Formats: sequence, C-alpha cells, structure tokens
Amino acid sequence: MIYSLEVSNLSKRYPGATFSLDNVSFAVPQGSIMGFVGENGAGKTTTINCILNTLKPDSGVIKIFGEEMTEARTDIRNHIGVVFDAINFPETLTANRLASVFKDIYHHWDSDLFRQLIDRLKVPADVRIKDLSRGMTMKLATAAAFSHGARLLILDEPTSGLDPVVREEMLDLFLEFVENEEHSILMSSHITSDLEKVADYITFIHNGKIMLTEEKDALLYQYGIARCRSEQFQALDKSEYLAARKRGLQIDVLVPDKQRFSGQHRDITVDNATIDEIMVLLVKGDQ
Ligand SMILES: Nc1ncnc2c1ncn2[C@@H]1O[C@H](COP(=O)(O)OP(=O)(O)OP(=O)(O)O)[C@@H](O)[C@H]1O
Repeated sequence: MIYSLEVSNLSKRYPGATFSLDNVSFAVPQGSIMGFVGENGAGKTTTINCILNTLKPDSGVIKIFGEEMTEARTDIRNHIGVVFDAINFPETLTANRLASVFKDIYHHWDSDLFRQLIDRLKVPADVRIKDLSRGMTMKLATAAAFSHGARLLILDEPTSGLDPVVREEMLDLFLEFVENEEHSILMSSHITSDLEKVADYITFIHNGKIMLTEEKDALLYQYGIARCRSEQFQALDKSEYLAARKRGLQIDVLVPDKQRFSGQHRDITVDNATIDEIMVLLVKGDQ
C-alpha cells in the first residue's frame, strides 16, 4: 500500500503541562480519507501541528508522500492543503483579493478552480472576510485549500459549527477530492456521523495515545458491542474484547469480530457499533 502520510512514534510534551503525545503512530493510505477522532484535549490538534511542523515534536518521524518532513522540506508543504477550525486569513481581504495574494504565494494556484469553488459554495467574492459568517469563512478556507494543487488535505474540525446543508456540500467536495487516487485527507472531527459518511479509515486517540486505527467498514460491520450480564462478562477471557464499560446492570463489551463472538457466546446479544459508541468505550471503558 502507498501512504500519503505516515506518522511513526511521534511524542511531544508541552513544557510544564501534564499532557503529552505518546508514541503516536498511524498512516493515511493514498486515495483515502482518514477520520481522526478523540475527546476534547485528546491530542488531535497537537498531532496535526506536529505533522505540519508548526510544533516541534520531541521525537518521531513524519513522512509525507514517502519523504521525511523536515524543516528544510518546505517544498513538501506546497502539496498540503490545510483547513483549521480557527481561520487566520487577513480579515480585511475579500475572497477576490485573497485569490490574487495566493496566486503569488503558491506555484500551483488554480484561479479557475478557486472561482468555480467559491461560486459553487456561494461564497460572496467581494465581502471582507471579517464580515463573512463562520460557515462562509470555512467554505472559503476549504476552497483555498483545494486550489493550490494540494495532494494531501489536513482538516482540523472542518465541518464544526456548520449547518447540515453546508456540511453535506463540504463532504461532497471531500469525496470528489479523493476520486483522484493520488489525493488523501486527514480530517479530525467530533461529528462522527460525517466521518461515517466519508471516511475510509478511523484513528482513535485518547490522552495522547492511539487506541485504535482501523477501516471504517470493519468498525461498523465487523466490530460489535456485546450486551452482557455480570455473570456472562465474568466468564469472558480478556483476549476476547477490547474494552468494557458498566452501564447499570449491563456491561457493554467492545468486540473486534461480532460474528465470531456470537458464535462462541450464543446467549449474548451483540449489536452493531457506531463510531461514537466505540469512542466512548475506548475512552471510558476498562481495557
Ligand atoms: N501550547 C500549549 N501548552 C500547554 N498545553 C497545551 C498547549 N496546547 C495544547 N495543550 C494541551 O494539550 C492537550 C491536547 O490538546 P489538543 O488541542 O491537541 O487536543 P484536541 O484533541 O485537538 O482537543 P479538541 O477536540 O478540544 O480540539 C490539552 O490538554 C491542551 O490543554
């Protein structure tokens, strides 16, 4: 498999803080969308900042398109499009002015594509950024990220705070982007229903550590949540499950292969798992 992004043993401790990224490793295959999920403060933005080299990791290796990302390799960054939750474009510029600034900055700036995207997303071209709504600003940032020849998009909460119609438009754009098999997306989000629609893979991070990285379809159709009574749970071997959490009289147990588990425990009901449920079990359950 060819990977657009490989993160290996990434560690980072903020001076004086208790939080640290701890040997974070995962990889985004070419032509795919990787959803990056975790609770508030889990370390998603810290990981993304280390990947972009805006934050210096203590250790670890980041490879982009197979090449190690170092401070000297600014050329690799030309092929990465970034959308952050907090946009920091100059507020007095309009979309039109921004396009002429980016034309000078990016070698591969595609003016026609940018124009098409802001038309399609209905972003007013002559309104100053400070007067755009948050949704419009996110759409503008996305159009800009798509228009400079990027092969890898790194999106930190790109759909947060957007209404369902706008979110759907953005998700369509992301899917169209990865129709080109050389393109890939790493996308952090708390809106797991968005990831269920578009992601090919999901990586879960908790407390600075990767808990699970897996194909989305495997998570939704192969993993399961066994609803156990106490005595049923006591009879399980630890190797049979990934996490377990008591809920009233029931114990929810995350199992990696629901068919196999059901075959071995015919008296236990096993439901499909959603990404939200898997995250809660990984974060709140006992491993
Ligand atoms: N500059 C900093 N100095 C010290 N601690 C920091 C700094 N930036 C972030 N942190 C801490 O690192 C931890 C991880 O933060 P990070 O922003 O990476 O989490 P996140 O998963 O992106 O969270 P959210 O979903 O809330 O955006 C948090 O506890 C945060 O308070």
